[in-house]
Amino acid sequence: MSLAVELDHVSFAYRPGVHVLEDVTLSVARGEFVAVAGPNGGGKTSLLRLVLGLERPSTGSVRVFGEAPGRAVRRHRIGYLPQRSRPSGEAPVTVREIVSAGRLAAAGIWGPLRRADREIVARSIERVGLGGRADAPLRTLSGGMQQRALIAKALAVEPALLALDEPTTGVDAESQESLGALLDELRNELGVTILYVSHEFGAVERVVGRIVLVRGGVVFDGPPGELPGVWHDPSHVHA
Ligand SMILES: Nc1ncnc2c1ncn2[C@@H]1O[C@H](COP(=O)(O)OP(=O)(O)OP(=O)(O)O)[C@@H](O)[C@H]1O
Repeated sequence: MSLAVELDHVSFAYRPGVHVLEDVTLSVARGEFVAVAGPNGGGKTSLLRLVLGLERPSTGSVRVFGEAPGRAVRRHRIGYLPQRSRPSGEAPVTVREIVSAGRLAAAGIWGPLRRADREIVARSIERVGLGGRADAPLRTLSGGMQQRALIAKALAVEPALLALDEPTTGVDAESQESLGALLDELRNELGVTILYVSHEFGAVERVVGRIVLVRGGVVFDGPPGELPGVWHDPSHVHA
């Protein structure tokens, strides 16, 4: 079984008869890095929620690593970075504490973390390049570094699939570039499958193998180099 994600003729509606996605068929192989892009309201987040088992298709089926999405989530095959998941600026929580919270959830214990879990936490923090800032309060870090801390939290469950929803919101251009490089590294070194959902994909255009454009359905699916010029036009993408 080499597929990470399979959507087979999936349609989805929040209200009966009002389809947000229609007849989406999509396969993502293990180890692929896919940008899911498209205009606001096009259905990107809905597609991700179907993959995460947070919504059910009205018709068609969704499988993640060959099983029902909810089961894949429970078995910690998926690390998820939700949209606008910026940590509260007030809470004096450190990088290590927030990443430990991710590991606690995966380990299914109330704490304290066992030694092996603490090592996974430390490794996840190293992975995202925050080794020197592990005990820094999150609020003292830049937006880009906070985003890295949240990626480390998602990595602490040792996921096979990492799903990120609009991860560059509030992150400066330079940090966006290094986020792309970090994700590329995770894919190459850990073999993690990555679904990167964003209305814009400039930060990852050079490292993703494939862009899927979603606008009520899949309107383009291919390598960035084959993307029709019109989709590079921001006014079109934001329409
Ligand atoms: N909980 C909900 N109930 C009803 N309609 C919803 C709900 N969530 C989203 N929608 C509608 O579904 C459509 C697709 O939304 P979705 O969030 O999936 O798109 P998106 O491409 O991720 O857009 P954005 O970039 O704005 O998040 C939109 O028309 C939106 O208004």
